Parts: sequence; C-alpha cells; structure tokens
Amino acid sequence: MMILAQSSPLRPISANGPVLELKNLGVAYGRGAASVQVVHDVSLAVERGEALGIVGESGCGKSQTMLAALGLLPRGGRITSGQVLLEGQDLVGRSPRQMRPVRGREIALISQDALTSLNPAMTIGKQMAEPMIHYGGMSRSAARQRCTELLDLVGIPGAAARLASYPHELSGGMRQRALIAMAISANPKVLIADEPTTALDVTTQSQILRLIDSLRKELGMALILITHDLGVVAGVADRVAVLYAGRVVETAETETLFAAPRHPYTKALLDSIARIEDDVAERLNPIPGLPPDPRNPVSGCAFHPRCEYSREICRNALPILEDGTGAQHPVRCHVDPFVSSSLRAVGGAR
Ligand SMILES: Nc1ncnc2c1ncn2[C@@H]1O[C@H](COP(=O)(O)OP(=O)(O)OP(=O)(O)O)[C@@H](O)[C@H]1O
Repeated sequence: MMILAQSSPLRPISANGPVLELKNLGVAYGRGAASVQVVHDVSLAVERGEALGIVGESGCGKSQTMLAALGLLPRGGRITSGQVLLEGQDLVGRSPRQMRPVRGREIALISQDALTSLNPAMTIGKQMAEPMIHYGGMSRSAARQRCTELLDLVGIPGAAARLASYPHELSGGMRQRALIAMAISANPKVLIADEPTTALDVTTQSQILRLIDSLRKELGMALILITHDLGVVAGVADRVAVLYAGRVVETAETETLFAAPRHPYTKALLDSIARIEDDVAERLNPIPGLPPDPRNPVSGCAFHPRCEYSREICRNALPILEDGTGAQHPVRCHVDPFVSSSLRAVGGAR
C-alpha cells in the first residue's frame, strides 16, 4: 500500500507501481471571480490488492476527489490541476465517450445508497446482465449464469430466484450486496466504495465491510474506501489519507495512524469514533464547529479555528504536507514536533 505525499522524495518505489494514482489533483466550481476551489493539490495512490481509506467529515472533498478521478464531476465542476493515472495513463481530459469503458470495467464505484444507484423499474437480474450482454458479448443464458454466481459470491441467499426481484423487494443490506455484485461483475482493477455502509444498521454495516474486504483480497482489486468514520477503515484499510477542507492533512499506515496520529484533526476524528452499544452507534466527543465552507476559505491552516493547539503561524501560513519522521507518515501541521520546515519558511517561532 502506498500513498504519495505530494511529490515527496520519501515515497516508496514499488516494483509494480500504483494501479491508480492521483497527482496534485485540484477541483473547482464556477469560473473567474466566482470560482470556488473544493479540492486542492491532492496526491494519493493505491496498488493492486491494497486498500486505501479516505477519511474526513462531510464536505472535506472526499467525494469530489473521486468523482473527478472517474470523470463524473457534476455540471460546473472542473479539474483545475493534476493527473489521474490509471496504470500510468492519464485520464484527465478524456471525453465522456472515452471514459465510458474505464468506468465499471477498470474502476467501479459503489455508492452509499443502493436504492438510488439501482434502477427501481428493472429486476436485479436484468440490470446486472445488460452490460454483460451489450459490452461483454455474453449470451443471455451465460449472463444469467454469471449473475447467479455473482449474487451467490456476495452472499445473497437463493441467488437464482433473486434475479427476478426488483430492488425494493430486497432489504437494504441485500440491495447493497446486489450493488457490490454489479460493481465487481466486470472484474475492475479498482473498486471505489463511497460511504458504502452509511445507510445500513450497525450489524449489516460490518457484514458489508467484511464482504468488500474479502472480495478485494479474493479478486486482487485495489480498494478505495471513503468514509467520514475512522472506525470504518480500522479493520479494512492498509493505509489512510485524512482530508480536511479539500487537502490531505495526514497519511499513514492504518495501524500507525491509530497508534500515533499526528494531525490535531486526525486526533479529533479518533476521539469522535462511534462506540457501538446494543447495535446502536453512539458518537463520542464530536468535533466542535464545522469544516470551512470553500466559498469562504480560512487563512493559514484550514483547521486552525477548531484546533486547540492553534498558534499565530497557523492563522497566517498554510502548512505543507511533509514527513519529518522519514517513516512514510506525512502531516500538514505547523505544531507537529517533527515538522519544522514550514515554520522556518516563514521565519516564525513556535
Ligand atoms: N455541485 C457542486 N457545486 C459547488 N460546490 C460543490 C458541489 N458539490 C460539492 N460541492 C462542495 O465541495 C465540497 C466538497 O464536497 P464533497 O462532497 O467532496 O465532500 P465529502 O467529504 O465527500 O462530503 P460527504 O461525506 O458529505 O459526501 C463541499 O464544500 C461541497 O459544498
């Protein structure tokens, strides 16, 4: 597992190279004076078979980053900088027609709400089989067989009979399993799961996470798991990138991030992890305040208004993402004891 910290010279060189790599990606809405930057200079990468967690509160830019990578930004949104490299090939600038074969077949997306992702007027079997028949050149009966195998693989009981069900006839957990079956049907290289369990009860959440994790290992896909809850990535991700106000503020191996978080925002997120009691998640110590609205960007470090360690420099200068430890654990924070170059850059003292 590897995440690139900007263009850090410390990044590990992999023999295979990342399957998907974002390099200095920027996303904005609007033009000219009305332009609002929602993602700034985001760099990260994931290798085949590995799992990367992208974590941050609502509005921190997780979804915009991934929609940009998939060429799915809504109207008004545009990539302002950077590259999206799929096995080294840049996807930025490709037309919708050129992106169509990439989505689904190379990079598949599972969203949080299976009900809106599935066609309510079509049986599960029909919507699963259509792409196999139209794009995969399969016969109707071969596609039916494959759909049954896939529903079986994702743990839907009575898979063959379920092909005739409409989405509303399945429970939330079963719908999410069907969506996962569709996502993996083309054997994608990268699976992006955007809050895949948010709409589900706690028990079903952990079952779905375990399913995604086991499929990732079995099929050798790279997994990008997007969530606002660090608790969700704990058992799944090899490495985590924490996003705040559209910027990566810390990345580390998951174990390291939990044992020794460096950014005050990461620490606050860890303090706010939900405790589960009687199947109900109770959020402990929510972080006071809200992330900034990108239409009114905050000066210096975007987290400073909510940060208990904030100093003058934090209000004035944007910290850079750097790895003062040499342990592949970069952080964007002026008050981190290992990070000093940003302080030196502005000549300030702590
Ligand atoms: N169509 C849009 N036009 C303008 N700004 C947008 C648009 N969509 C999203 N944004 C802004 O982009 C920022 C990042 O949003 P994004 O959806 O990526 O956050 P997120 O971290 O994925 O949050 P969530 O978990 O709620 O999806 C937010 O401030 C949001 O208001």
